Amino acid sequence: MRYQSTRGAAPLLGFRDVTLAGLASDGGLYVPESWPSLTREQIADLAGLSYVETAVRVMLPFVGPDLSEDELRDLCTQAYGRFSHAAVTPLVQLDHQHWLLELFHGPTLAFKDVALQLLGLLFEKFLAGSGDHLTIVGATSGDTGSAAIDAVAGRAGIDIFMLHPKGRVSEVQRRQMTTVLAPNVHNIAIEGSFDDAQALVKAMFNDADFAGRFQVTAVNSINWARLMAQVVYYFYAAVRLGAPDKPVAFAVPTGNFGDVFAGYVAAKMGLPIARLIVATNVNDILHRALSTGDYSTGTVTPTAAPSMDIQVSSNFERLLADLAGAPVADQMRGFEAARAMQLTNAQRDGAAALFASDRIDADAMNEAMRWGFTQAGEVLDPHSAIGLAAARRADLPADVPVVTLATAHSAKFAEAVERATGLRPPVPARVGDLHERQERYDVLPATFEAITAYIAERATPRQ
Ligand SMILES: Cc1ncc(COP(=O)(O)O)c(C=O)c1O
Ligand SMILES: N[C@@H](CCOP(=O)(O)O)C(=O)O
Repeated sequence: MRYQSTRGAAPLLGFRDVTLAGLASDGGLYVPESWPSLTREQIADLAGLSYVETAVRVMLPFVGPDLSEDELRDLCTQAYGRFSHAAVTPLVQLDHQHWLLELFHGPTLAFKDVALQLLGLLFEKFLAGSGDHLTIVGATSGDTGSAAIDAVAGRAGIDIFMLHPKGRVSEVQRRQMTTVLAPNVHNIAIEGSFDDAQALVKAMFNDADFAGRFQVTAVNSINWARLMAQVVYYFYAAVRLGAPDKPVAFAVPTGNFGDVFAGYVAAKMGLPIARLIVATNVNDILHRALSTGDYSTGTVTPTAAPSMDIQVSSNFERLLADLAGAPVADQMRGFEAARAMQLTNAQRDGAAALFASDRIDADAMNEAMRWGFTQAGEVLDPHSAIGLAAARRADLPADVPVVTLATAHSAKFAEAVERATGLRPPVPARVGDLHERQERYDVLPATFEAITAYIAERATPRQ
């Protein structure tokens, strides 16, 4: 498999190099040159397979020739062996039509672990014996940071610099990052928003001098390997609910458009998906783009679902390029300059064939949390509740099962859950003594100069 940039001017790369590169050198995002597909029979054969075996069959077309089937199986066995549920991502029934796919049984209690546990192992494998040193730069609104840090803390040949918006992540999210005291982990709280952090990270990739001096790579969903690993659970859930004979819909709480783009990839590979429901909070740029074609940024409003307080959704570019059937360099440059753009008719129509969207405010989110608990005893976190609220409002035939992706454990957002439901979420054993542990992080202004100077002082330059 070879990968090309959404902006059309970066070299084609294989899986190993695309994983180590993160962002493409022309500022675009890497996508496969063509979509691999699974036949109806191959999809039917996934029924009853373990998560690891499903992962091997779904991801194998993307990793050759850099990884063999046995190597991929070995990495998946290690990655998913760290999950606390035997099913890795169990499916829970809420009523006759609604299901929850619990993606939060990994080490840091959010869906990010599904991809990042694997990505940490991929980095280690691809670096082995090379003498290279990786400098990971990442931006987080709370969950990617802790999952990435858990995946690479203490690994030789890797430093991780993680930027989070100061005061805008939950206490559990912050502590999951800042109490990891391994010397290769560097947490930076920036005086700004997640969008500022993400823009700084992209600017570091686009600075040839900086990116050349350190071998900079990404753990955000701009890294193709992140999305590839997330495609797996769409297949895993859908075959349990009747695919390929029966189409299934998914409701996805959405911020950076990575998780839902993985669903789009699953559909491209042949999985019969009736609808992908994009659920946003009041930071609703994606809902506006999909419902009216207007992709224009506003100011970010802090919400009880902080991981989705995002205006500029990196992976939307991957969708726009796929729907255009051509590089979108000009369209994206126009957006970067004006912070606004209109989708073309082809992009709007193409998206409308599979996607629906909804904007969920605080009342609807709280109502979904209460419904989940009274209906099925499920204590939902605010992000998952946004997905469920959109799922329940979606216009779908009654015989189509709808799976809401439950993207985080409620204990990560205990105060918001308690406010909505009166319930204090149960604290998983994995949280342990998090609140007693020592924290370490630095606070920096959200400027390119301040962040790059900080990293340059601590990172290992390329030999
Ligand atoms: C708990 C949670 N739910 C949903 C999302 C949105 O996912 P995505 O950014 O892939 O759209 C995030 C952050 O990315 C998250 O941390
Ligand atoms: N919600 C995310 C934001 C970053 O998204 P990513 O999927 O691109 O890493 C977070 O929790 O950090």
